[in-house]
Amino acid sequence: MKILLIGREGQVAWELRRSLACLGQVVALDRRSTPPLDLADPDSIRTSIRQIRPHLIVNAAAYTAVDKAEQESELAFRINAEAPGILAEEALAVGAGLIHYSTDYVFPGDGETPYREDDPIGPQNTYGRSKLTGEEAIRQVGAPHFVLRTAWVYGRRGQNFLLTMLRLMRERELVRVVDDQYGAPTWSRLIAEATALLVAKSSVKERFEPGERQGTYHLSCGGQTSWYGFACRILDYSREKGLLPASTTRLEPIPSSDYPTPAQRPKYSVLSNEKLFDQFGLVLPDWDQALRLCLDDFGC
Ligand SMILES: NC(=O)C1=CN([C@@H]2O[C@H](COP(=O)(O)OP(=O)(O)OC[C@H]3O[C@@H](n4cnc5c(N)ncnc54)[C@H](OP(=O)(O)O)[C@@H]3O)[C@@H](O)[C@H]2O)C=CC1
Ligand SMILES: Cc1cn([C@H]2C[C@H](O)[C@@H](COP(=O)(O)OP(=O)(O)O[C@H]3O[C@@H](C)C(=O)[C@@H](O)[C@H]3O)O2)c(=O)[nH]c1=O
Ligand SMILES: [Mg+2]
Repeated sequence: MKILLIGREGQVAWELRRSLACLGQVVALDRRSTPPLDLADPDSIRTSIRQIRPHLIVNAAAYTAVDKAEQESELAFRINAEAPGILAEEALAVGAGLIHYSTDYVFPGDGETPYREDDPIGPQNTYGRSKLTGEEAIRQVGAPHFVLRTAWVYGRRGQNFLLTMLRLMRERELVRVVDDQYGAPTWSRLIAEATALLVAKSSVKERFEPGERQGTYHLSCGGQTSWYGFACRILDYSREKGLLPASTTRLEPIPSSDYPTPAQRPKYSVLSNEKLFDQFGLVLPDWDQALRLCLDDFGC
């Protein structure tokens, strides 16, 4: 099976390069590769796909700067809303399947129980709106697909809350973190490994055939916490593992109103992962167990 992976250095793309390797030939392209693939440029998308002619396209690239998207909404929409539709069209043209990632930020955040795939959406910011439009474009085109909504992604590479907190905890005596937004932090490696399992369970030799199981799935770690709760565990586990000195920093819980940002974020965006378990028997560990596993990896 020939898999075109879009993205090379992003948090999820980096992990996918390894996780997908057993499933076939992985061609990973980004804006700097040969051929280059720039999601903001429809011609580069179409040219690369027609040249590679993959059996499966996995799109792990996106415009992910949530606050900056409020200023750069046109670019965010080109990458997150228009490009996925073009990917789906090209997938259909070359007979390929498409796996694409979306976000918990498509939900309004006024719920109190985990959001299911078919719950009403209502993004609170430009990034969320752009990602939702991308999902809808893929469904509209009708190529065999999975849209995998994940949340609060972190890992050892890239820009993420874990690495930001580790830096701030080394630099500052006090780190103030919002305690009124709830979600499920999800380790990038587990997203990649679950994706590989989904591909394996949906492929027959070189063909990606999800059949009736195609569609949208939530794929996040279990449990829930606030950003402050996440930061507390990062501090505890990192000290425990000797990644931070014992006497560094103190954490203070604050309301979102004390941490103003250009983009509004949902107050509650926990995802229900039941559909993934029902259809594929896959379940990711709880977020705090996954955080420990991820930090174990920092030692090497
Ligand atoms: N990060 C998170 O917390 C969450 C992410 N998601 C979704 O998961 C997916 C993976 O996200 P994640 O791994 O965190 O992403 P990252 O922010 O780590 O990386 C984004 C990647 O997209 C690439 N990219 C940006 N613009 C373009 C472009 N115009 N053309 C080609 N590539 C581009 C970047 O490439 P370059 O190196 O060239 O900049 C980078 O490799 C995305 O769909 C995202 O929306 C969902 C929920 C949470
Ligand atoms: C750095 C920092 C952030 N915060 C707050 C701001 C914000 O409400 C929250 C998280 O900040 P971040 O900028 O890391 O998170 P954010 O960019 O909103 O993360 C989101 O990214 C996109 C791509 C997604 O799809 C979402 O699932 C989610 O992971 O923490 C503090 O309270 N104190 C701090 O020192
Ligand atoms: Mg961010």
